[in-house]
Amino acid sequence: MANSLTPPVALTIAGSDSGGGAGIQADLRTFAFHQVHGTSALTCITAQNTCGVTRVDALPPEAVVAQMQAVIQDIGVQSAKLGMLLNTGIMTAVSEAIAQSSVPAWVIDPVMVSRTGAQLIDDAAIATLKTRLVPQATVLTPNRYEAQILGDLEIHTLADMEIAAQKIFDLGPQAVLVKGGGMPGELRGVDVWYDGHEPITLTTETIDTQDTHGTGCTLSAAIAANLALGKATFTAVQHAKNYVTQALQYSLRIGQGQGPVGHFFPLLEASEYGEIA
Ligand SMILES: Nc1ncnc2c1ncn2[C@@H]1O[C@H](COP(=O)(O)OP(=O)(O)OP(=O)(O)O)[C@@H](O)[C@H]1O
Ligand SMILES: Cc1ncc(COP(=O)(O)O)c(N)n1
Repeated sequence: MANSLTPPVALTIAGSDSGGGAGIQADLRTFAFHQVHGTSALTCITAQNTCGVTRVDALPPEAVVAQMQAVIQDIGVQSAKLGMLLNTGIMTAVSEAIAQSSVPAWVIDPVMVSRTGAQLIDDAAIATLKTRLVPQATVLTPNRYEAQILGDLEIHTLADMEIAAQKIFDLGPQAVLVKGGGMPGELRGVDVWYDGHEPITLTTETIDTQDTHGTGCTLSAAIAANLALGKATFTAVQHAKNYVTQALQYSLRIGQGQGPVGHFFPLLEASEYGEIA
């Protein structure tokens, strides 16, 4: 007799990172860590490693929507996250599919540029992202660079992050989390939450590591996972921030560039890679 389980289900709509650090690969590992069944709709395939992105191939918008519908109609999805959507065609198709779906929570990571500096979105698509997708977000999670574009301001200080969060909130999402990973010094571990009330600062210690590839993907996937588990939105964000902080503490020193965070950090802590090598 099988021990059948019916876990919560989350969906990631994002790109593939061949290096396994960001995108779909980071999202599915994050869902698995949270014991949420992970499903996916692939938007594009990047040839990527810890040093950079060498090629991007988009899927047809209809293929992205077909993946979404296959999962949503049969399996059912409690929460979804959007990562790298790349171009206007995919964004428009996904936006229409979101409007027609009954999925209750959409975490949108407005991915525009990678840690290594590669542009991950067409110029024309920035306008589509701003006008069509941003207003559909339950939680929008821009990093410093993305918040500067969406909020149309320069961000240098915590006060700037708060102003950006409020300006982006006016574009229509239910809540905004401006992430501090791209800020200088101690602000790297500081994020600003705004949902129409007073801005709230979420602070963790700054982890001193070069291996931060995939932090944003991991954070948004962890928010989606916690929403699928039934947590309230701000609580889901708090749990997700703690998770990404611990994953950063156990980041992986692989490749010549910026390695990924350690998604299964408690297991890594227990293992002894040093002795195996
Ligand atoms: N060095 C660090 N120490 C502590 N927290 C960090 C550090 N770097 C990033 N974070 C946290 O990681 C989360 C992701 O933020 P970040 O600004 O890095 O996103 P991002 O640029 O979209 O990530 P990526 O594009 O690398 O996936 C935030 O909660 C941020 O505070
Ligand atoms: C497929 C894909 N999605 C998202 C990112 C952003 O992550 P990062 O800024 O850590 O490179 C990426 N590099 N690749």
